[in-house]
Amino acid sequence: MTDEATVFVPGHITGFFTISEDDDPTKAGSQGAGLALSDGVTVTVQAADERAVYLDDTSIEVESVERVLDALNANVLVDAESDLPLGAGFGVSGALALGAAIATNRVLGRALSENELITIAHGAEVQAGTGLGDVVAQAKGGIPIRLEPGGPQHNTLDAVPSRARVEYLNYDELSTESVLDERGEQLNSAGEKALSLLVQEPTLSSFIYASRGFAREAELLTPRVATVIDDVSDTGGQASMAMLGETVFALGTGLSDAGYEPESCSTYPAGVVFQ
Ligand SMILES: Nc1ncnc2c1ncn2[C@@H]1O[C@H](COP(=O)(O)OP(=O)(O)O)[C@@H](O)[C@H]1O
Ligand SMILES: CC(C)(COP(=O)(O)O)[C@@H](O)C(=O)O
Repeated sequence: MTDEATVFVPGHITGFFTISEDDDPTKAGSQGAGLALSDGVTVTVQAADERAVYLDDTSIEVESVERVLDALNANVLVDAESDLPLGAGFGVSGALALGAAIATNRVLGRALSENELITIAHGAEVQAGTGLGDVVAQAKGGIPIRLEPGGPQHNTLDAVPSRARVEYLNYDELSTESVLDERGEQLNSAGEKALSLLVQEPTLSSFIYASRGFAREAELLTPRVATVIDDVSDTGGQASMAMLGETVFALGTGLSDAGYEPESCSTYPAGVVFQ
């Protein structure tokens, strides 16, 4: 046991995905692919008499984190700092859940393994309805391809063996919960097509091409996101929409070359790391 533990969890932009439902939340999840980011969430956990969760010094309630703390029977103070906005397709809710699980285990001396903690965080996200594949992707890092859904005991992960500078521009939030409720069917046929394209040619270029096709086919593009993606294409760059947020991401200098003023970071090769 220790008084305090701090971990960094990379953000994760999903480019495309399919939904797999299952009564067992450790088997439910998504297939798909995305980018783990060097911008992410730093989560510090301290032993405390009462439970409290802060994000960037503001008290918040995030169901996935509450579920993780319930599963670990933990009264702790979770203090998180994020480079990325919550609810905008960067997997911040997954990062909070995973960071809380890994750091709480250390602080309270719970002696669970990494896969057990990833399973708890993945199940919590699925049950909260705020994510299906972010947690397993964030635990792996890099450019994960989720070939099979679910937590670590059930899924199969591969990756695009590459790295990239990433630019992004966020306009607004999108509720993961309501999109998943309303758009399931449409998402799955578009997601399967995108995954088979990427599996045939697992490169960054295919990833972003498949992601763009998915966003279009699943009819998730908002007018301003569509305009920005077209502007990036017109200047010879590659961009798509982050699932699920009103957010555009581009490889390299795609957004700045098109005259925008984006945030920038890079893909992050590792998963969760203790600081
Ligand atoms: N200020 C806030 N803005 C957005 N979401 C919030 C806020 N406070 C709490 N939440 C909760 O955080 C979760 C965000 O989940 P999600 O939209 O999946 O985010 P992300 O895309 O960052 O993973 C939801 O459970 C939501 O209710
Ligand atoms: C796309 C999403 C279902 C949600 O992602 P976010 O809005 O970032 O929580 C993700 O978890 C995935 O399975 O790929």
